[in-house]
Amino acid sequence: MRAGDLLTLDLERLAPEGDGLSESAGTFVHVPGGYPGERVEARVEHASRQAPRAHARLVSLLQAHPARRAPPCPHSDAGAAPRAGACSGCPLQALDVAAQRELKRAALVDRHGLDPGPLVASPDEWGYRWSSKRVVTGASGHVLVGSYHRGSHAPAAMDDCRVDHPSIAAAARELQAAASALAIEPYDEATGAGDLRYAWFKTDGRDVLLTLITAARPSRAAELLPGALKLPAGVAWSVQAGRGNAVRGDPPVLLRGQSVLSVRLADVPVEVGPLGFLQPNPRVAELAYRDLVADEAGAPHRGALAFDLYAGAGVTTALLRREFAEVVPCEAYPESAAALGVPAESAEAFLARQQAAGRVPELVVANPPRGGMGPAVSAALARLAAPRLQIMSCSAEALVRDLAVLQASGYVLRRLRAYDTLPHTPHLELVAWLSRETD
Ligand SMILES: C[S@@+](CC[C@H](N)C(=O)[O-])C[C@H]1O[C@@H](n2cnc3c(N)ncnc32)[C@H](O)[C@@H]1O
Repeated sequence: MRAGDLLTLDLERLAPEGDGLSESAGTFVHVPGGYPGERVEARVEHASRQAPRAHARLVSLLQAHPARRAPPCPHSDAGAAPRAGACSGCPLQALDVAAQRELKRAALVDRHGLDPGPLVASPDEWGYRWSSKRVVTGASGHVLVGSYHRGSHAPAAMDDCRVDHPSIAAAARELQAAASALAIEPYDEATGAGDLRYAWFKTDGRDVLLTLITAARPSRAAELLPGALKLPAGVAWSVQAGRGNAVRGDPPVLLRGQSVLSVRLADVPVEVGPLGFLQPNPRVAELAYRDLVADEAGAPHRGALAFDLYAGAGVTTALLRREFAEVVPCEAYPESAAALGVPAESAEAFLARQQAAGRVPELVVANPPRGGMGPAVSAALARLAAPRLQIMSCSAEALVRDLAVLQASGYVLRRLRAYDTLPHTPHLELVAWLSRETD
């Protein structure tokens, strides 16, 4: 297979980034804009020499998915070949949302042999994002508060983004207009010159907290924008001088208004600061949190002792405390650990300490970051041998790795559920219920 070849392809699978995928003569061909179940004509743009993989540009749709629709967002190139300046943030939106969920479920079965059954739908199809990190690009006088097109640093417009909460979309529009009017210099990735790099918006469903991330101090953006912006209830500032893609920079400084939002997740109030993590779609995350602390049939667990690993803002800790006499959270990020009233500690060190003290809880709940718990923590949990383990994960790959260690040591996967945390994207969240073989 070579660049320039025109192929007729039956797309069989969904690739992790949302492309349609076909196996043609032993080569996996990615076709952005095509969906599983479709027949397309596509021209090869790049064929890898190292791996049996190629990328092809959708030329024509010979047989469309029955749930195909025009993408509701005018900025999106979903369902079509990539378009310069378009937003690639929601590659599945040219299908209705029920068909998207079915494709995600089928991809889990196909790639990982996991079948969670129908995905739990997001209560909101649009306007569900309560946390949105935007990239500032463009030029002085024509600032764009948008994103990068997938796989590149090509700027993409996100005006009136339909998945962002409406108060975030309005605040982003206001920032774009104000930054343009004040001739704020957008940061330039290529040269490292410029001022404003990112804008991180969070909302509690009403108010907006905006964190401006600039490349250096002093900053005209940090000096002039807080007074020009009327919509955010708070404006904070953090400097990120590194050349990578990290958004979080130096400790934040409050420039105007309030520094914290109070968000209720599963009826637990959570305080979120300028650089603090907030679940992007809290309305569906709270369904997963409630499941995570209950048994596989949805009934509350009760007992003397539970551990909450990777406790973060403490939502699951608070929920577990309603049912258990003692709940011990574990969290490595110092600010979050301090808020939970525990020393910052890795899950591995925590488990070693608890095991040395002979403490075996009835239940361990874990919500690790994207990389999963990893082999050391999974093995430590296997040694601890608590009767029940319940794990929430945003990465099926990582969960499968962790499950393999636990299943080899006598745990049985009793139930798996998946949640459509980010509709129109390939992302999802999983909850796994495990207990010992003998139970
Ligand atoms: C996916 S978040 C969980 C968020 C939490 N469920 C909440 O509602 O805020 C993962 C959390 O694990 C913490 N973390 C990352 N690596 C860790 C480690 N090795 N040991 C313990 N905690 C860790 C992070 O600081 C983060 O708060």
